[in-house]
Amino acid sequence: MPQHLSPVTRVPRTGLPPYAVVVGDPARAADVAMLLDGAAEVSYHREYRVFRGSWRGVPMTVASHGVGAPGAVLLFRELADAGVRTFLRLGTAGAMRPGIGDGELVIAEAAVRDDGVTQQLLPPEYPAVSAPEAVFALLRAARAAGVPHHRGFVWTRAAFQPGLIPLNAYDGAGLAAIEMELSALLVTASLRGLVAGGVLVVDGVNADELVDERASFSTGGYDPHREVVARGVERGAVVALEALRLLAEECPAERAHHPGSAPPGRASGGNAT
Ligand SMILES: O=P(O)(O)O[C@H]1O[C@H](CO)[C@@H](O)[C@H]1O
Ligand SMILES: O=c1cc[nH]c(=O)[nH]1
Repeated sequence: MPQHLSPVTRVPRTGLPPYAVVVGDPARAADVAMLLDGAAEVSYHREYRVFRGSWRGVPMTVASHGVGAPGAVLLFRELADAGVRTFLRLGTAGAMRPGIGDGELVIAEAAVRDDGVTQQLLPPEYPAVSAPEAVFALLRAARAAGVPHHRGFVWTRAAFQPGLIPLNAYDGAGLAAIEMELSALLVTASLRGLVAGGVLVVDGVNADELVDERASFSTGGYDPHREVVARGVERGAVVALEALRLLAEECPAERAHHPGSAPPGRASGGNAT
């Protein structure tokens, strides 16, 4: 195996720009990279497609992590090993609160850790919170761009398709949106002393139980393949890149060191070692 490539995602082991937009879909990574100056593909292995380039003078990494938190964590950790210090996830999500419309943005303040992977890494009481500076930068960027946006807590849930267990555990809790990877990113970042946040584009609602009749004026069933969602993703990409630029200008790239910033198995460990 080439020594300069990470074992799972095949990203270079060093030298990636410290500010990163991470997305689920490799095609979306390419779309976001097209907004950059001097964009170049760095690597593409499995669902992990990585680009570098610059946005208004700030060097950026853009990477896809695929669907699902267990696989996404592999990428987040290998990107961090390679030099990424600030992560913003630009994802799609289902709305969970009345008044949040298709194509609108949800800026995540925190996430419920139902991600199916971080439970195996640390106790469930550990919080998944966005870095406050990431939340503020995203809010400022969305406001400056005049993009409709909301803020709130997100339900990161490993199961996309509904099963037998009803999806009503958080009824009345005011959650803003549901998606599949954000809490794993936030926890990974906290453990490594990194900065992370997320901005999500609403693409409907993935389960009938989550369609709120009061919200039916603004969201329908799950359908990410619509113009309204594509436009939202384009706007979200600009908001994420611009928020990273603000962070690069105004904030140090790493959180203060704290006891959790050197987790076990940091660089090479895995379930086989
Ligand atoms: O659009 P992305 O970033 O992939 O995000 C959402 O879309 C996928 C499900 O269709 C999951 O990955 C979910 O988190
Ligand atoms: O997990 C997800 C992602 C996008 N939209 C949804 O409704 N759920």
